[in-house]
Amino acid sequence: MRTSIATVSLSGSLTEKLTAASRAGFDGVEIFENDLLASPLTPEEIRARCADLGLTVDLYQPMRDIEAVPPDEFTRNLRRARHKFELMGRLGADTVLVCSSVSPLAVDDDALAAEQLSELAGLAQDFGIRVAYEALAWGRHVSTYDHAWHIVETAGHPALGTCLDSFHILSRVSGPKDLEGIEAIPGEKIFFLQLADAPLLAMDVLQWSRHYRCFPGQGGFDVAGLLGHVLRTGYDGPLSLEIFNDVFRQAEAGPTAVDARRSLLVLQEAVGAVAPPAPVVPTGVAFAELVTPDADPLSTLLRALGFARTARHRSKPVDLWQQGAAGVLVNTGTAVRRDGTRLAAIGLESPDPAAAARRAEALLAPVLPRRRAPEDALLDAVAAPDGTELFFCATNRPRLPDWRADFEDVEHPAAASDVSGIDHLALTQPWHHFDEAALFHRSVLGLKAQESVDVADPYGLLRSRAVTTPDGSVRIALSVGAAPTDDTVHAQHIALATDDVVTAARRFLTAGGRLLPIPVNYYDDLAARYEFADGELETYRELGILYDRDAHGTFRHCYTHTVGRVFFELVQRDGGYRGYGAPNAPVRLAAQHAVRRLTGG
Ligand SMILES: O=C(O)c1ccc(O)c(O)c1
Ligand SMILES: [Mg+2]
Repeated sequence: MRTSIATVSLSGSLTEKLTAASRAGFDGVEIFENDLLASPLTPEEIRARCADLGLTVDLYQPMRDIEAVPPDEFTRNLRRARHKFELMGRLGADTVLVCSSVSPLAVDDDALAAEQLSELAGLAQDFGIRVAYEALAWGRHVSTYDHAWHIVETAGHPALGTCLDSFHILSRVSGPKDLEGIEAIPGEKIFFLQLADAPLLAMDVLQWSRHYRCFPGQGGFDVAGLLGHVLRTGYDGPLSLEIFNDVFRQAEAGPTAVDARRSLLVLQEAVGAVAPPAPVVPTGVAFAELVTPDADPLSTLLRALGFARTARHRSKPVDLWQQGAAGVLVNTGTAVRRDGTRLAAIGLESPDPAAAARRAEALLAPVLPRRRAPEDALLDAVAAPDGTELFFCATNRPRLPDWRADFEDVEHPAAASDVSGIDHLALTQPWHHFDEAALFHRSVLGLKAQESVDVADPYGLLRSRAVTTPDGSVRIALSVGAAPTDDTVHAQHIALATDDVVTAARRFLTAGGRLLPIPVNYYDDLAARYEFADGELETYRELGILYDRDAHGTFRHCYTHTVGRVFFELVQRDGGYRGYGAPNAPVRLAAQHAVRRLTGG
């Protein structure tokens, strides 16, 4: 199955777009007219460049406002078309996309539309070109795929077929029944297939299409279901991504093209067209690794939280801190002073580390060297889109390399028993990697993505989306701001699970820790929303504990101060509560901004 991508989906000059598409492994491209017009290269040079890069020019697009117009207007359209067909000859493109007219001159007359498209196809045929007619969801008289097909069928011209675009189709249908008509179209009359997803938004369809499309699997449409219908017609043309997206227009083309290819691979897997190694769902978090130029502030913080330094890496300045099942590595070896303290890696307990890495690689995740130093154990690891290293680990399992083998136990006082494990990890994503990150964690790691939620920050709006295993043994909360963010506030954090957040918080304070102070107004509001036992609310207010409830249970949580770009959260999750305290996040963010203003860090 050939894969293709429209140049409009990627940022940069035409040359940059073509290079990115080729490097990511696409077979072909749709060339958007604007990209050609703005290019200093001649059509012949573009053709040669594509050939050098191993890309075919699968589509030239779009031609607009062609059909169902008065005769003199149509004569002008044919003149324009002849010009473009000559250009396409020079470019080496044999299919042109004609989108349904939005012109005020167009009349509601299917017979006229069919007659004129047939005439256009006749002219195209003289140039060895095929015309693919696409219904824009906002077309003036033709806005649905079955209407466009009806006109193509009526025209009955061999050089005229239809182009199906999943956005235009799925933004208009009200249920799966509406898609069944696709299978009534003979596969050979579907001249092209464009695939795009989009978040489910209630807005004008043109704006939705031009700004919010995203790669399949990143939005709310059932693109795989639609693809299934199309493939059952016998369609064997390219699967092409046509994504108008404000973020992709700005982000670097190279990573966007890789994200695009991964999206298509996952989509092809969903319809059984490719079979990468199956997902190996992690079963827990073995460790979180912090990299820091100065271990002292972290050691102080971890000790106050009740952790004990239990082991040291045999060959590198890396300490293992443990409490309950929670493991935190503190690495002073690879820190870049300018980056400060940050969460650099996550160890995921994996039932089959090597197989997990094979899937990641098949889905284009950058694979990291298996051995970081000659004496280290072999560990499989890949990089997530934000650069976080993901290790697929085994702990104490016969026949598998054990990450613990690289560590030597050290004398240590007993850890406290307040923290039982890692509840979740919260990773701030670079602004242009959010959708990619969710798809990556879902497809590569086999996690499930929850709905994304908006969180108000005093200086911006954050989007947050959790990816988890079904049993909650691994929970990662991804978040992103719309603008460049304050790294010390929009930091990454490690949420530690406790059965008793009040005791854990008190212990932490007694040991010299500092908890994030929460305004009294917050507790007044809590008192209005919920009934608490005598004294309960007062305790929360005293300690800075936040509270939330959902249909399943309750959530009590508080935050430590921040070291570099990292802070900790103590979390008591009861009764199967599913969330992350999102309603409290604006209060937490404001409080962190306030602390930062006071302390400058
Ligand atoms: O937004 C548009 O105009 C436009 C143009 C060409 C397409 O293939 C499309 O799906 C939309
Ligand atoms: Mg389209």
